[in-house]
Amino acid sequence: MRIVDVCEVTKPIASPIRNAYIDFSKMTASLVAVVTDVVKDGRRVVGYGFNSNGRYGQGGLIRERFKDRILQADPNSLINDAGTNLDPHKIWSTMMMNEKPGGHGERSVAVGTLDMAVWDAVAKIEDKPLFRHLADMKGREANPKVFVYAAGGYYYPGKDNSALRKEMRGYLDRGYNVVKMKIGGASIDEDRGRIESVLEEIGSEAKLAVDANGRFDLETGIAYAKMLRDYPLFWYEEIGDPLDYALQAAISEFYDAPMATGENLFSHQDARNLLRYGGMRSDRDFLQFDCALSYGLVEYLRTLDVLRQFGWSPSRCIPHGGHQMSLNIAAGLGLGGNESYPDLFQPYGGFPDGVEVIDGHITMPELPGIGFEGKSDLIKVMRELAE
Ligand SMILES: O=C([O-])CC(=O)C(=O)O
Ligand SMILES: [Mg+2]
Repeated sequence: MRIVDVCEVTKPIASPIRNAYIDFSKMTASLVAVVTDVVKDGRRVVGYGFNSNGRYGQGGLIRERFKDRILQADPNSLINDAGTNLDPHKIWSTMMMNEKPGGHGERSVAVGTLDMAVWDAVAKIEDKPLFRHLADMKGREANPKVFVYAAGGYYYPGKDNSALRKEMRGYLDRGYNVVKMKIGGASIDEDRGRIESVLEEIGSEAKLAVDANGRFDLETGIAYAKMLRDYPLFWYEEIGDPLDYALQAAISEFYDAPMATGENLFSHQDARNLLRYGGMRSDRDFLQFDCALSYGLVEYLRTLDVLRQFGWSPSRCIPHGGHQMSLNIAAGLGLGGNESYPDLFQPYGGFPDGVEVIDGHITMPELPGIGFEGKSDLIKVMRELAE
């Protein structure tokens, strides 16, 4: 059993939206395929992966460093002891050979993207949905029903509050009961008006989360905390610079209700520092580490170990990114749910065809691997890369 090829193509996922920090007018993502020599049901097993939105495609790093490390390794060093499957942990160590610690930059995105494809291949070789494989691996019961919330509410040229309300109404109509909008890209008074109009629209049918995308300094973060305290929000997200743990801790003195952060922390060491120094509260706050940006599931398993050491339940994790990989981790390892972007980042985000959101939850279909084969627009572009 061996990996015979690793392919990458960088695809546009551009849109005219803007958060408080970046616009998405030039956003791209890497799509990768890990091609094996295993044949199942007359078809070669190919694992697929892609990186989450918000960081750009990683074609340079994948093609110049990580691909060759996998292809040049002794194939026997990449499989499990029984010789029955690829070993994601060994492949991860091979990719990370001769990489210094710390300063994660964006190599974590490149490795996370390839790691997704490796796990897809592993679960296909096992002939199981990845979430079932993960639950079996950890000796736990999978729960195919996963909480999902609708992320959107971006700043968009010409978008007024009535368009924002209409967008949120659309999410409710599609079965969501938690929605998220951006803040921090307008004045605090304007943002208050946007929040009030969304709350008026959703009433008691749903809850609202707000996301500042790391825009605020301490003073602004506190000013917003005081404003947001007037409303019953689901969470206040990514207030300041992702690595400014003291800022995060200081805000907790001004904001009792739930906060969320972590989408821009890319390693278990950074996650540990957040729990050590960020003043996050394990009874109410949420952690949003996204494996597709942060060295993949092999690293995410280490992050979950760190959480356990610090007394956090995996159910406090609701990852960023809206991809099926995190849906599988949620269903298999007991995370609290997953983000979704109903109208954005297609065909990469979202659910397999026919999966509906009912009362804010989806039910995972029983598809081998991550489940990409069940999403027709996505598997089409994947098979164009390799099959
Ligand atoms: O706008 C973005 O970069 C995405 C984001 O923060 C989120 O989904 O939480
Ligand atoms: Mg965010």
